[in-house]
Amino acid sequence: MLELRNITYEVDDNQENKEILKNVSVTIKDHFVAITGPNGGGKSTLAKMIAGIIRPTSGQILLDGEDITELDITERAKKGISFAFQQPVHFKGLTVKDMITIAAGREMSVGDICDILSEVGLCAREYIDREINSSLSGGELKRIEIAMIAARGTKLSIFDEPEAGIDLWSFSSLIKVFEKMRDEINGTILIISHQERILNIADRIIVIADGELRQVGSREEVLPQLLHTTSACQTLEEKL
Ligand SMILES: Nc1ncnc2c1ncn2[C@@H]1O[C@H](COP(=O)(O)OP(=O)(O)OP(=O)(O)O)[C@@H](O)[C@H]1O
Repeated sequence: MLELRNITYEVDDNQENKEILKNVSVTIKDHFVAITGPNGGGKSTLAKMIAGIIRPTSGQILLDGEDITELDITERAKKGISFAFQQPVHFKGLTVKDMITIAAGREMSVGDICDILSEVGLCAREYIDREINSSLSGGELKRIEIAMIAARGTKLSIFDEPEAGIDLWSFSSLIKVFEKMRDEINGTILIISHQERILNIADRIIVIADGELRQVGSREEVLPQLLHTTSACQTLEEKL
């Protein structure tokens, strides 16, 4: 269970104090939680703060009751928090197989790795021995990053707009990846998304706007209201 208590985040923006998160308090304990809201509302800032990439100006973050506010990203990773970067970190010479094995933290058979790659829509045979470098497309790199987080299967896996930069065809398979992850991973999946299809599979939806927590509830409670405020010819994504 993750608890955010009175989280505030301020930055110095051209010598002016800018409050990006304003006194956000929320408890995240469901299995599949989505954070949504308008552009610039503070969602990515909140995700980076949970992962330990940035620290709050004030407030506390508790993981299973333990105060982790002062822990950095590595220490939080050891406690079971994974953050999916837009692309996997790459080291010269390391292949997809190597990186998935490292992420999983245990010996993986070729069959296990192939299963994970297939789940994210990659034809395992073609990718397993490829070095992770710029010869892979943005969409391929993103899927490998998602595969690595899935292999890790930690207490809390955070994804920041995994759909960004993914084409429509791949988007459908991405939804299946998250549905499968929801069914198979034990920990909490926290996903930032503007996509109705992702919000539709969430147990709980958190709405953040203008740096404030606007709403928290089940998808049955929150989604109709989000859709209601969206005009018939405007997609939820445009609205958000
Ligand atoms: N270091 C910083 N300095 C100045 N402004 C910042 C900084 N970090 C974030 N911001 C601003 O804070 C606001 C919230 O940014 P954030 O990326 O968290 O929004 P978001 O809800 O994830 O948006 P999107 O849906 O567009 O990804 C934005 O206006 C952004 O420009």
